[in-house]
Amino acid sequence: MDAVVVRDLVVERGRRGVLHGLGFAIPTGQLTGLLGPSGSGKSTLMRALVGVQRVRSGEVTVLGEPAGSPGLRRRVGYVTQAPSVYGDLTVRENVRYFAALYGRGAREADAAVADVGLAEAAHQLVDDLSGGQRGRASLACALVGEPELLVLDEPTVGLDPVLRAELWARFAALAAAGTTLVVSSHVMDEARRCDRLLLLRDGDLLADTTPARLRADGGSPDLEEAFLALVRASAGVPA
Ligand SMILES: Nc1ncnc2c1ncn2[C@@H]1O[C@H](COP(=O)(O)OP(=O)(O)OP(=O)(O)O)[C@@H](O)[C@H]1O
Repeated sequence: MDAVVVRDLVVERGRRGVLHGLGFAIPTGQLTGLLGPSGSGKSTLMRALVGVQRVRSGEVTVLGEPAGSPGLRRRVGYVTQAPSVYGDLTVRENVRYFAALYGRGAREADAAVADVGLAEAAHQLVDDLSGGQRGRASLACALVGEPELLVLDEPTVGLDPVLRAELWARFAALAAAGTTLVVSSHVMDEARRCDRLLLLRDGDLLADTTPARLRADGGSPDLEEAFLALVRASAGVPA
């Protein structure tokens, strides 16, 4: 079954067209990377998936219901680029608070803190954390609810390569266990960790592909090069 179905999605922001009629479906348990340059519409598309974006036309169906339906609140986790955690609580207190909202216990909360690599900072106030740590605390608050669909807007920004790799391994494990993940990034290197790639450019879907197919179609083992080749081809520029 498809966890997400998007049909002819058109979004305007500030009277400008931002998404120009996107369509795709994401099967349950897939780790999908949403990639594209800054301003290509990744965050806007994610907002539409979680139902917080006014759409001009088209349909977004999530877990069988229209995006944003009240019944989806506990089934969909969303982490924005702006960490949404309480600065005057510790990491552990934040995650335990969100755990309680989802009917989960302290054990699950502590596991989520460990999953994002913050076990040693669990007793620190969120206000005293680095930007990258704060982002991970926010991610732990979303993970603890064990949502069926996780929508993560650039979760690895500002993280060192080791943590980045650990988080992607965690995402892959979640997908293998049946969670559907949509993860945005503008770092093409992260694309190789995804089952499926949606490449956005200027509000259009430039390609709906996989890392292997992108390498083949773009004629390069390097995903960034392959992506650039596709961009050039779509613009009619010779390689
Ligand atoms: N509140 C807003 N009002 C008007 N236009 C907006 C608003 N937010 C975003 N936009 C425009 O919509 C387009 C898509 O923005 P969006 O944030 O979805 O891109 P993005 O791919 O997520 O970029 P980034 O990687 O920099 O986060 C951009 O041209 C941006 O200027």
